Amino acid sequence: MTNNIALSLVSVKSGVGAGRLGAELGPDNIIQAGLIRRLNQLGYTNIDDLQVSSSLQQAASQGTSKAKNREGVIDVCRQLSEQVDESITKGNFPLILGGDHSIAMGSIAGLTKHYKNLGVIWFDAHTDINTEESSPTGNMHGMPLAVALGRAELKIADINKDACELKPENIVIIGARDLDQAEKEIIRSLGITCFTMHEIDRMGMGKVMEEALRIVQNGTDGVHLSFDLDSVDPQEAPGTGTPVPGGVSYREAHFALELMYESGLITSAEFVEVNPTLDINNKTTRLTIELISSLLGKRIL
Ligand SMILES: NC(=[NH2+])NCCC[C@H](N)C(=O)O
Ligand SMILES: [Mn+2]
Ligand SMILES: [Mn+2]
Repeated sequence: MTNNIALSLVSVKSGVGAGRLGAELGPDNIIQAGLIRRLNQLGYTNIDDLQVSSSLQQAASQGTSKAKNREGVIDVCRQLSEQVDESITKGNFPLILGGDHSIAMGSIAGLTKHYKNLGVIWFDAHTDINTEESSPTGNMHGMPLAVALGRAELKIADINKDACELKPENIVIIGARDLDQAEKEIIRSLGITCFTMHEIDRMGMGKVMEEALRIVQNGTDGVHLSFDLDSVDPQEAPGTGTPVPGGVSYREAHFALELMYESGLITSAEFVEVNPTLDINNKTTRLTIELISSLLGKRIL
């Protein structure tokens, strides 16, 4: 099996947006565990291997401001935004490996230079929509959606001047189960669709994805998947910095990604928050490779 989709695989080796380091080791670990071989097996033979890294190697807990390690996060996101911009210009599919979730600001900054009505599917135990003011931690991996929506002090245009803000109606969050009070208020006031674990239990993942894909398809010119590994239950994905019990099951995660592949709507993706220093037997790294495979067309039969 071969296909003519060229991938830009962007390794973003940065953990400076998280409270503890380790996510910067995610990309190398995922590649070492055989990602490229797997992509080749799926028929992707044209793969650009790109790197973004941070010279700042300190956890956000070392910072002091309301947005800890702000300059370090901006530096990484600017580099990433350029890589994504070039990838789209070449006609490639950007596949981004994090890194902590603050890197999504860089992905979205690069993507929205091209897609002026970008849809986003955001898998996460959290909603990452805190502002510098509302954040209880100051960790910037809790802020990317607020930045992308123009709600934070840091603007998406500070990362890429040609970027544009996301529209609330084009965003769907799935798997949330740990929100700060201010996040609940901003999600309600902006009317963002959020399928929490409650809705997944009630409706089933199939129905949730059907609705989600309908929403992100409506009036958009591209759809980005931002997949935080902590959306998956910690039993399956223990190697992540901010685990929360009661998450998406192994099959629910795969089913969601299989449906995304079938839909043909996804135009870029990132997999973030794999922290190998916290992992057990490389379980989370191996899961990430499996999940990427489902997104890119792996079928059971
Ligand atoms: N991408 C993540 N893992 N984010 C966790 C955010 C946790 C918490 N809401 C905070 O703002 O600090
Ligand atoms: Mn997140
Ligand atoms: Mn999270």
